[in-house]
Amino acid sequence: MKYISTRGQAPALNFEEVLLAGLASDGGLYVPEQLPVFTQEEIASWAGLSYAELAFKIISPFVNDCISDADLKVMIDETYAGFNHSAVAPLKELGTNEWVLELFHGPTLAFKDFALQLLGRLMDHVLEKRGEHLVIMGATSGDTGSAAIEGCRHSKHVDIFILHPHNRVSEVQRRQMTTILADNVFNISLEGNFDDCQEMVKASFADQGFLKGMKLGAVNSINWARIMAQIVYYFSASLAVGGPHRTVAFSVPTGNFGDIFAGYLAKQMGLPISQLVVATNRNDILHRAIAGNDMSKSQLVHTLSPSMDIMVSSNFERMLFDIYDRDGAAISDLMNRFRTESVSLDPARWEKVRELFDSFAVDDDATCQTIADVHAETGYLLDPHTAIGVKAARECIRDKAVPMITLATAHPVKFPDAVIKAELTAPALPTHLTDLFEREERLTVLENDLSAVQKFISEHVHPE
Ligand SMILES: N[C@@H](CCOP(=O)(O)O)C(=O)O
Repeated sequence: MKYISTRGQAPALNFEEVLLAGLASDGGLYVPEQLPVFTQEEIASWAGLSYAELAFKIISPFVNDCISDADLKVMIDETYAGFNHSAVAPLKELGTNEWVLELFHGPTLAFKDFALQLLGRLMDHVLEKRGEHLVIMGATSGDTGSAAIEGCRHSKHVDIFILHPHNRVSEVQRRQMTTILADNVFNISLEGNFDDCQEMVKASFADQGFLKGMKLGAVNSINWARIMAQIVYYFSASLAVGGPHRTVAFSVPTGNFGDIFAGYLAKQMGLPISQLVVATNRNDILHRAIAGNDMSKSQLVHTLSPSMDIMVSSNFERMLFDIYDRDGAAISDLMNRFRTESVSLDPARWEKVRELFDSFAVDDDATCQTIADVHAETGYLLDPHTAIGVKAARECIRDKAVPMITLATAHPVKFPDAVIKAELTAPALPTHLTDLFEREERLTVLENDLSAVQKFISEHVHPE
């Protein structure tokens, strides 16, 4: 399997190279040259497999011959053995044909663990084999950071620098990152917003001179391996409700468009998905782009669902690459214009986007109302991001006979403010985090300045 850049100017890479490369050298994102497509019979034959066995079926064609099947199996088994639920990604029924897919049973209580627990192992395996060291830069609006740190903290081949927006993540999210005191873990609290953090990561890929020859890697969903691992739970959820002989719909709370893009790929790979709902908060550029062909950036606002406080959604580019018939030059032009101006797609292309996705934006009041309503109806406590997904699902559902599955992206314990605003009691921290508020924190606050960040990294990195 080869991977190509959405901007058409970077060399095609194999899986191992793409895993370590992160962003493509032309500023684009890597995607598989061709997707594996599974028949309905093949998918049906996977019913009854464990989550790890299913993950192996779906992931192995992407890894191809870069990693042996035996090694890949071990890494996948270890990854999902570390989850705190026997089903790994269990479904909970809220009502008739209304489900939530709990993706928060990993170590950091968010869906990011599904990919980042595996990514850490894959990177370590490949770096060990190559005898190489990687400097990782990641941007987080709250959840990616702790999951990436958790995935890399034990690696002797990696130094990891995570940038989060100062005072713009929940306290639990911040402490999950800053209380990991490993020598190779660095938390930068940036006096800016998530887009500033993400832009610094991308700019650092474009000019890696500050690393004096060391290699830069990515843990955000710009790294293809993140998306790859997230495809699996769409299959597992579908199989659990009678797929593939029954179509399913998904509602996905999303900021960087990575999780919903994984659902889009699952559909391209043969999974019968009749509807994909993009659920956003007040930072609603994705909703405006899908519903109104308006890709204009507005002021990023801080919400009760901070993980989705994103205006520049990286993975939208991967989807647009398909919409523009994989024309790298067209995407390069579009994305360059998007940096400085409002853009819209040509009408025929936008029509294709509208056929693929529905969308809905939910403000903080409606988020809290949904948390309260669902709790009153079912006794089930949603986190604010999942509440946005459920609300969007209820607003956008096309066919009530089709199971609608909302991705429960994080555990409510990470967002007590939203739960309290919904006039409910915030849940207690799980056992492995009970002393989180007593633990020592380590972080560095830096001004919103690329050279200050790069200087900090070059001074703290452990040379090979
Ligand atoms: N929502 C994310 C932001 C980064 O997105 P990613 O999927 O590209 O890592 C977060 O919580 O950090």
